[in-house]
Amino acid sequence: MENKKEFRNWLEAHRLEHPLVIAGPCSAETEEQVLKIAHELKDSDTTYLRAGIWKPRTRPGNFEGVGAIGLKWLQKAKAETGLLTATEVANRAHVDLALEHDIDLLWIGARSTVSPFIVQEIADALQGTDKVVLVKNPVNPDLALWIGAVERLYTADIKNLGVIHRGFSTYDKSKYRNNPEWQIAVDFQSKYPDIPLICDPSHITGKRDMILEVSQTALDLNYDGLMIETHYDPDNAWSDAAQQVTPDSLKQIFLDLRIRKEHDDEAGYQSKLSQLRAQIDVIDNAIIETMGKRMKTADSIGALKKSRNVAVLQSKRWNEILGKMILEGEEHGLSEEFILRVFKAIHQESINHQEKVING
Ligand SMILES: O=C(O)C(=O)C[C@]1(C(=O)O)C=C[C@@H](O)C=C1
Repeated sequence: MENKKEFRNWLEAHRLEHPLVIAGPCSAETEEQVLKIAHELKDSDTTYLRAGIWKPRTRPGNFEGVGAIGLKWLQKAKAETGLLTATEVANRAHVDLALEHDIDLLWIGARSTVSPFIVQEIADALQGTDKVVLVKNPVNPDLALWIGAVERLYTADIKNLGVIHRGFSTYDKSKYRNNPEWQIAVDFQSKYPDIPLICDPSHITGKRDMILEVSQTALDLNYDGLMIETHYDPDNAWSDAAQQVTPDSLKQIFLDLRIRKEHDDEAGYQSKLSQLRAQIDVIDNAIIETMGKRMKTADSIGALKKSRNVAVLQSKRWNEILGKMILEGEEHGLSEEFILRVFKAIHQESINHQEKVING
């Protein structure tokens, strides 16, 4: 699948002067709840009212959604407020019901994106639709799987496509509910710059007080929109209580967010930017040259080890290097996370070089 300018058509047709906003409760709970939230969102930047109708939960025994009756509540909310409607679908039956109730935007959840069988079933059920279909990233950090899901929809002649970045599961504890791994979404954006990219800060953070910060990062990275879970009484929501915000907080978030433009043609800005980019080019070349030198030295170590039949991996030395580099990095304003990532990659490359020499 090639990138195409037309991928943006559905988004541009909205003629928004701000990022696209999809907001609404995690789950539809009652008709009154859906209608009350819709009315409170009516005079916000929201274009699509979202509500989960079928809720895939990690463990059984929790509230699993109200089912098809909720689609009627969404329809009623649309008729009363003019907001378009959005919900998650996870199989053919969901798609058929959502289409029957004229839902405007359907998304495929992270747990479905991991399964090509499910994605294909949904793509077949949606064949040729002009509804908007968004694909959340898979729970595991796998760009190919994410792209593969979009390709299945594209191949089923679904033209109004987009993706939602909701973060990735990790076993390690982190301050996020789902680690953003921004680089994966940035890689998606570089490959398909015209597929609308929406950030879901509610699922990334899992906490309402971090939503502004993560939304700002998304806008700084040129995302096209935000999907934010919104409930008039978040603490008593039937699902995901900690990450929902009130409609008033949502409006405040949009007042606080600084919306960046993609380009600026102003001459002074352009000339300063060119100068700084020239500096970056010089520095990047120096980094590559230094890395090349380091790997040549690793080749020599490999040859030396080969002559004495010594193992490539030297954990004690490696841990010393890491500890030293974390401290040095700190002095240069580099985070421990960054140093670990970079030096683990350097170490792996050094091992690969030595493996070639020692077994060559
Ligand atoms: O010091 C060594 O013995 C090396 O092989 C070099 C090096 C490195 O690249 O820094 C690589 C592998 C070892 O695990 C430790 C360090």
